[in-house]
Amino acid sequence: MSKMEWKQEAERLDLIKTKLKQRLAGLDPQEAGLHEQVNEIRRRFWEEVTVNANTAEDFEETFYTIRQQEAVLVERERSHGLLMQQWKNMNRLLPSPYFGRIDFQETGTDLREQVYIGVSSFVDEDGMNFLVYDWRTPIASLYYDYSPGDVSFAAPGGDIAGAMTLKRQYQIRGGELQHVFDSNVTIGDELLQQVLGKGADTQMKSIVSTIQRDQNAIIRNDVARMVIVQGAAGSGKTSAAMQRIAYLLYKHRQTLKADQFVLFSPNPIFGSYVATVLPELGEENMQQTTFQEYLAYWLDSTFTLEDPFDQIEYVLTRESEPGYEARLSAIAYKASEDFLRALQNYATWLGREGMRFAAIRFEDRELISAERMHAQFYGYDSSIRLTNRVVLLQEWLLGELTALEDKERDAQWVQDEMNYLDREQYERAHEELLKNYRREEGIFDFAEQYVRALDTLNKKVRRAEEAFDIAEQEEELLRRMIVEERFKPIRRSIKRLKFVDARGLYAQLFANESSYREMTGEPQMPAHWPEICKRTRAKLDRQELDYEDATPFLLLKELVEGVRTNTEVRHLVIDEGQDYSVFQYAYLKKLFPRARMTVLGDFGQAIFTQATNLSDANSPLVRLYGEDETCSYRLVRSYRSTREIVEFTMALLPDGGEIIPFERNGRKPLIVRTTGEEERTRRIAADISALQSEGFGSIAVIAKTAAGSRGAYEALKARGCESLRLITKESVAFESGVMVIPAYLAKGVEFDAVLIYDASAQAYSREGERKLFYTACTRAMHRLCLYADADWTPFIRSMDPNLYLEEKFG
Ligand SMILES: Nc1ncnc2c1ncn2[C@@H]1O[C@H](COP(=O)(O)OP(=O)(O)OP(=O)(O)O)[C@@H](O)[C@H]1O
Repeated sequence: MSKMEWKQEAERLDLIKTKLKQRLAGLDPQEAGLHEQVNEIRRRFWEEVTVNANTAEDFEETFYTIRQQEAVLVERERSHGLLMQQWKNMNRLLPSPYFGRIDFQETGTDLREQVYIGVSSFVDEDGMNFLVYDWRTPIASLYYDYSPGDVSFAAPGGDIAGAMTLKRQYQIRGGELQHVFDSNVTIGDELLQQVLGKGADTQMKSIVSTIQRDQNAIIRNDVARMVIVQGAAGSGKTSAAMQRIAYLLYKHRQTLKADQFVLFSPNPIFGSYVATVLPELGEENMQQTTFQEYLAYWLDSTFTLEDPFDQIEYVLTRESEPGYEARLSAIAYKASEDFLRALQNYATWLGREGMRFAAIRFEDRELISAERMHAQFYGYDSSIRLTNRVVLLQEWLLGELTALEDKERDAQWVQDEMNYLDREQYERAHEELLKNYRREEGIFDFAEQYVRALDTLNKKVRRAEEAFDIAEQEEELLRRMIVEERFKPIRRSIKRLKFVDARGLYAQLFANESSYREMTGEPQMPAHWPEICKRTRAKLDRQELDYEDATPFLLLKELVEGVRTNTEVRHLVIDEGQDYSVFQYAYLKKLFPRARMTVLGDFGQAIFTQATNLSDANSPLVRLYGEDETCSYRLVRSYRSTREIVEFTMALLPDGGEIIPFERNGRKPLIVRTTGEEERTRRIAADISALQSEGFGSIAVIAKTAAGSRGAYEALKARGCESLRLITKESVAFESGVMVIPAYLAKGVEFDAVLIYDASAQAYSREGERKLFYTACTRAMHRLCLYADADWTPFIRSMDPNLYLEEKFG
């Protein structure tokens, strides 16, 4: 670039900074003023209204006054929010107002526009000129998709074609222009080299300035109901997903809010790792959860639930235990499409017979027997859907309960309780009666409160009309309250459909082979079926659920009860999607009927037995919403690790995976043979210090299991590794430094250097452990070291020795 051009760019940057500062200075007092107004209204909210609930009319008037006040407050808060947003955006722009520029001339016009692209838009005072375009604007997609030449982009009014005459990238730090690159490739590798050469962070970074073309397609896909991304380790799947959320939030900012996105993370530390990407881009964070959290939420405390990490620990460590093969067979079967079909057929069968109900009991009395419910249920027209018949039964039960309550009021125990009420309790009962007239919750629930209170008021009037005199009315009310109070849990449990014996329904499936065939129509049983049945039933009897049973159990509940849907959530993003079973997908689809899905995964890293192959043409994931509503992508370039590490890890997969390393060179992986654990830990401790003095800030010693990690942690501590941290499934924060971590918890995150604590054949030899080993090794960005006392794992033994450096020791 010529000196002249550099000068022009530097001058433009100064101009933009000056404008930004001026605008910020103008916003400050406005912001402060609005903030004060909002606070003032909040403070005086209740001073401005008089709550009067004497009559329905008074109540109504109070209601509208409050509503009015509330509207003023909401409006001020909205203006304040908008100003704050502008203020934050400009502050974010100030140190680096843009990172790219394209010069674009639309076909048929003479106008050549300079389009500067940054993390948010900045518009001139008059609102006419974009000084900086948000990276998510339609025109900015040219920057990611094209090299200079003929180009086109999709604008809201249709495609716009033209010529891109210049493409430029900037590095601006602290408001100073540091580098300018003109590029004729999509996004110049020079900049990417610089970005990727840096050390690992405890937080994932936004990749907004270097998004690659194939990633951009994923980010901007706004048509598919299901977006599936199969991508090699380190190919930027998670990064693309985070940018995609930011893009969709921007594009649909009038209608979509961040909390309508739910990200399913593989483990809690991953959640902390990605938590800053969206705020860095000026967006609110989406909801984050793990599938386990979801299961636990829906199962509430009825069951003791095994978590996926305990399940994987079992698979990895209990090979010699009796029942191991049967458990493996169960894990695979209970995640299969066959079992999904079996459950669906079972639900159809239940439409004809076999429903199980739990009797409604009050203390030691049976109020409504399971048999009566059964008869009532199958008395409904069989063309009514199963779930609707459950609702009918629920209504019937509530009606029965009301009748029983009325009868119960004359029971001796009610009289006894009345006799024990003292004056104070009478008053409290009275208070209780009036409670609903008062506003007790936040102003935003007001409408609901109002309707509820009015309802109670009307009921009271009706009851009052019926009453003979005050004393009788009071006694009647008290009796009613006493019974209502005691029947409340029964009513609540009917409302929650607890009368459906879900546990019994699931257990019934595992009675024996012939009944299973009859109920499900399945011709083929998995191996070890009798043993599987025995274990499942025994667990259910103890109110326990294996991880592989949790989703089928909930799905069955859903097929029968059909109530647990969340229609608020519009987007589900599922990372490490290969580790979810077809069951889990079917369940999520049912649970979030209005959501679109983005699933990211790598079959090469499928460490769970129930894995789903995302990329297969015949993948059940494609069938979930159908081919027409599904878009599949493949990412093959790996950005995380050096070329040497990628070449080594590729050789671990039988088909080599589909991976193209990004051109960044480093040292070959080092394999170190030691003579015993003592020597091994001594060597690892020394290597950790050496890596630290080389400046690597995040170093992970990866062991296979939780017990292995604890052992390594203690051994290394004893060798003087002071600031070592042990990561367990309970850990929630991802911090830098040196840590010991089980391989399956390192999913999705990355480290400057990875040391594989034990890469011997003893640790990793079964085929099922290959992907776990691959996942562990692919966490390394710059350095990978592997240690073994005995024979190397066969995955290394079968490898070309040119791919690593062998260092013999001792
Ligand atoms: N376009 C890009 N520009 C700069 N860095 C990128 C880009 N894409 C990915 N990266 C970097 O590559 C690394 C790996 O990215 P990411 O974690 O998103 O990959 P992944 O496919 O989800 O990996 P895995 O499946 O192995 O967990 C991260 O450090 C990320 O910042």
